[in-house]
Amino acid sequence: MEFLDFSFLKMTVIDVVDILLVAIIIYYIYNLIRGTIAVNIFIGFILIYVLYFVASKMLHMKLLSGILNSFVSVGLIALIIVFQQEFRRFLLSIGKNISLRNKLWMKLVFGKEEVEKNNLAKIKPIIDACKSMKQTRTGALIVFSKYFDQDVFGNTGEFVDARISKRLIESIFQKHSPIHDGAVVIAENRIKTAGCILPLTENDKLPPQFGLRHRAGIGITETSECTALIVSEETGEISYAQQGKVKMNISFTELERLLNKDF
Ligand SMILES: Nc1ncnc2c1ncn2[C@@H]1O[C@H](COP(=O)(O)OP(=O)(O)OP(=O)(O)O)[C@@H](O)[C@H]1O
Repeated sequence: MEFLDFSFLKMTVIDVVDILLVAIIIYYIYNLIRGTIAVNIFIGFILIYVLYFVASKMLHMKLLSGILNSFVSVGLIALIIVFQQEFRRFLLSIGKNISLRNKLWMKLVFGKEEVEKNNLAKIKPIIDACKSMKQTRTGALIVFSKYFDQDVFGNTGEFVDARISKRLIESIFQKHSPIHDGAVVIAENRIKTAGCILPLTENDKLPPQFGLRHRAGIGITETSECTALIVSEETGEISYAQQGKVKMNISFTELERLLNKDF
């Protein structure tokens, strides 16, 4: 009687490549959802899949593998539903890599200096506004997105659609402005909305001094392909969030470098 069947361990080069590719995909997905609650669901699903693999391929346990099989086969649809936002980010990040290549082409065609000069003209009013808001301890939250996604940003706040200017940014965030609460969204090189309510991050490992403004700035970068700049009302410190991670207390030189890269 055969107890254990290790025939599946005979591997070809294709099998090794197959395993490597799956490992890369799992690593990439894990990186994408690290620090969010989704990581527990992902680990749970991987464990059930490993159990199913052992029960059906090694131990040939018909009943258990039958039950696990029905779970694994609907699992993919369940995963797509549970990880809606992460799938969205995954697809967006593929698109972003393609548009990054466009940026490189632009640098090759128009020259690096010309492209950077144009970029600096776009970024300067934002940096100047941040310098002034840091001094006056004016709290601000600015989101940078390549495209204006109506579903994400269009349902709350006021539609502005204005040229980016230092004075406009300062006016929006000054304490007596009716739209100073919430975020300004800059997309397609325009100030699109102000007073926008964003999803808050569920990350429980953030510094305790991070309140709602920081949580909203980090939260939006977890679910959408965008970056966020936060000026703290309490300390005047500038933070920069990207893909759910935050750089705290950055200098204006660093801010310029980050905006030049991402905006
Ligand atoms: N969901 C949200 N989306 C966008 N902005 C929000 C959201 N929730 C709160 N805010 C903004 O954050 C402000 C409150 O900031 P809070 O003091 O809680 O944050 P903080 O991270 O401690 O920042 P600060 O250092 O500026 O105090 C609100 O007045 C509002 O403008």
